[in-house]
Amino acid sequence: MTSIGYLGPKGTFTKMAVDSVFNGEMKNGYRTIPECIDAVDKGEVDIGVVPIENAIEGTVQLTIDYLIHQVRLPVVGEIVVPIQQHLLVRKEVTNNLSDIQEVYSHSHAIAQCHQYLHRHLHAATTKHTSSTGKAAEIVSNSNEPIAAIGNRLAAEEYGLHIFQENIHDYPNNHTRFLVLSNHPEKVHIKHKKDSEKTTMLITLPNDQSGALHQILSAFSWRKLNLSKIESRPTKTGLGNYFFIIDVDQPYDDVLFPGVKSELEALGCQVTILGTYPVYHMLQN
Ligand SMILES: O=C(O)C(=O)C[C@]1(C(=O)O)C=C[C@@H](O)C=C1
Repeated sequence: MTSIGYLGPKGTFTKMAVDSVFNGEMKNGYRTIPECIDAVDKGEVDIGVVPIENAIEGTVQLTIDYLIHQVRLPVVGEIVVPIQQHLLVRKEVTNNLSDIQEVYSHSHAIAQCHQYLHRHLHAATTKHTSSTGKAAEIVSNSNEPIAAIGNRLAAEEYGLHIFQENIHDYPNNHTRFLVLSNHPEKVHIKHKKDSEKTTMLITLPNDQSGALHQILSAFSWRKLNLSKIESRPTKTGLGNYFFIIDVDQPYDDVLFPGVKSELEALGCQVTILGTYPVYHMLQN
């Protein structure tokens, strides 16, 4: 049976992403993103699902850095999940916000609710956890007046009460999750025909004027639409960066090899991290 690793424990957004696409497979929650990626690399599970980008807080840098510097795995799919953050408390602690002394959650979830925390829970200390599911677990096991930020699934899984719904600071909150696997034949993602992407990793030869402009023009004159461009340090010294570029279409045998050889002629290193379908989960 196909097995799937995800950022656990139960009740995380990553688990929601997994459940929206896969059913019937064996699912294993891992404590951290690197542990989940390692499990795919070692063959402990066939597929891994990890968060990569949130509409409010931006890139999940742990994921991108671990995938580039530590364990390179093919990206075989993407799942986009609507994110609603709720303030969760134990059923007995339902009276007053000012009683809450600590708020637990994943750093990305806390960042998505900064304004709410600033306005309504100014006196409470924020505590980072490895996931929103873990935060809900901590709150459910505690006798203290503390709260977690997480989703409805976490409230159900840990028997918590939703004290305040939708506390994220901006509407239209979504997170993208990457599906990683060395066995693409085991991954079946339903998606619309035009919903496919290609992710490329590009390293510039050295700091030279106009280099980024030359890179971008290799895509633009071929009318390849880019949906994301991100720079991350190569970790070899100040000012040395990779570019991670998402192109809004699947890899083909004409345009992409053309881009690759044009960039290589400029002295860039080009790696295709994956070409894959994108599934959009509907709001429930
Ligand atoms: O903690 C979770 O529930 C996760 O799945 C992680 C994560 C993230 O890393 O961005 C996923 C979605 C939300 O944006 C908040 C947290």
